[in-house]
Amino acid sequence: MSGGLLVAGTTSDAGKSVLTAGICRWLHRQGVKVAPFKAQNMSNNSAVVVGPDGRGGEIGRAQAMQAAACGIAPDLRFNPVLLKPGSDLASQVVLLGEAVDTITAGTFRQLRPRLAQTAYAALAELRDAYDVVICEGAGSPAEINLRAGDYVNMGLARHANLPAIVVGDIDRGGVFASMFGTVALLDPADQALIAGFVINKFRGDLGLLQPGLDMLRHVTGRPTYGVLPWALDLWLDAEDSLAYGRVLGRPAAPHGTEWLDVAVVRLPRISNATDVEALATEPGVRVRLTVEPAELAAADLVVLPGSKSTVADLAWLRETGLADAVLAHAAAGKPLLGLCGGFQMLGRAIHDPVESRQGSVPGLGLLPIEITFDPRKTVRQSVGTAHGDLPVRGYEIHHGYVSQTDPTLTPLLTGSDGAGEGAVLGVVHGTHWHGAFESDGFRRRFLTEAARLAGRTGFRVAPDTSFAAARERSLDLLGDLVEEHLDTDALWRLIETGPPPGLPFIPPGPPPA
Ligand SMILES: NC(=O)CC[C@H](N)C(=O)O
Repeated sequence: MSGGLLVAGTTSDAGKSVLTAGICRWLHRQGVKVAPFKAQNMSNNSAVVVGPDGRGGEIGRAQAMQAAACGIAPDLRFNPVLLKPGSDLASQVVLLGEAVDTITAGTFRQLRPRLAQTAYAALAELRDAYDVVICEGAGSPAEINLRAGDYVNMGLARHANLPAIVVGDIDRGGVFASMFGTVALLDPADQALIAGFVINKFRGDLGLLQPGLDMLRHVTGRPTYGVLPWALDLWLDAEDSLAYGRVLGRPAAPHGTEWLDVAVVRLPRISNATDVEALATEPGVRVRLTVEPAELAAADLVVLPGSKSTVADLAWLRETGLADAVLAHAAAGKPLLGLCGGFQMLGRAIHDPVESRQGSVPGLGLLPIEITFDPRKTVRQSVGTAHGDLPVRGYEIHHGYVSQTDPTLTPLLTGSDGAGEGAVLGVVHGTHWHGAFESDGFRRRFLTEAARLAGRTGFRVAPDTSFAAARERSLDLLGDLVEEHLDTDALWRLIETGPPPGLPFIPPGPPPA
């Protein structure tokens, strides 16, 4: 068979990625050979995948997570187009894993047919290779200003004759109006593919909701396939919820007597922020994204995460007073960690003719290194060790490299080729590697050292936290939610047989151009 489905949403962050992952996990458990797909993603949160030529390429982290839900290795075709915004006006275009161009809205129009063809071809290949492909849309399918050039939402569904479901976040309110409006603004051929709805993040009495679902069916002629409850334990690669102020995940109570407080600076062009989710899997580690200098002062460990725009984000750090707070934190003898772009900021100088094209700018001066940007992008999976024998796995996505260093500087890690990676100088730690804290032994050792430096003598790291097991539990939870709360028989029929005939047209359809 060649089943397929498009999971569209009323808004960003309605739950498309997690619902797609949950459907993938449910099908995988049924023994179905299933793959995820997102034609185009706009995100700075990418995973490194080894392509067919053995070289590293990038796809959105959500698609790598969904591949894990399917029980398969990630593939560049799962997210053929990735747009990485470096500013409000320009994005790097990653096509089948490789950064090929930097575009603005104007140049995107010229490139679009090539991107669409690549995406369509990737989906066709996946549908040949898998029994079912679950496609995730982007934003809302009713972005009427973008419909003409769309190849992610209804443009994709039309091209591949995919049935679509629309997921909406009831916690925000207005879900019935947005479900109805999403359908009613589409043209008849698009509407003919929208089979029904899924309500997400519901808390309360289902009995109260039911009349609304009946009315929605009455006015749209379409069923609601299920109502997913608000699930507090659900957080994984949660790029859409990188809002500041919130504690990441649901940290378990400390193993020892004290918590370790981690403040992660929410850079404007934060990239691979999900790195810090690994720290948050440890009991007693409270990780929070912040833009408040005061919160850095109160934290035990401060993290400068990755950035798609290192020089611009460093300037922002200075303008907001956060740079001074970072320096004060380190001067107070408390631990600091810089990851990729954040690591690059810690050196003496950054020479950047590539990303910001600003030439040489001073860094924070906490490490005796200099960074130079190269037009060629390093994209690879990396393995190595820390502290002699602790295995560490990571991945690298960067243009900047360490061009000057002090030979006496201690590296944080050692690559499998024996070369030093990153640096440790007193309380200051940094590396270009992402994902290193998913390695359990290294994470434990690092957090223990961070607690010691911060004077948190009562903090004890748990001996047995497994990041991989925690990730697997999250994917299972998503599969459970789909099995328990969706009409999986109806969903299966939809996936297997395609758009049901006779779905009614809801006026007015698209407004005239
Ligand atoms: N992943 C990152 O943080 C990248 C850092 C920086 N933008 C570079 O390309 O080198």
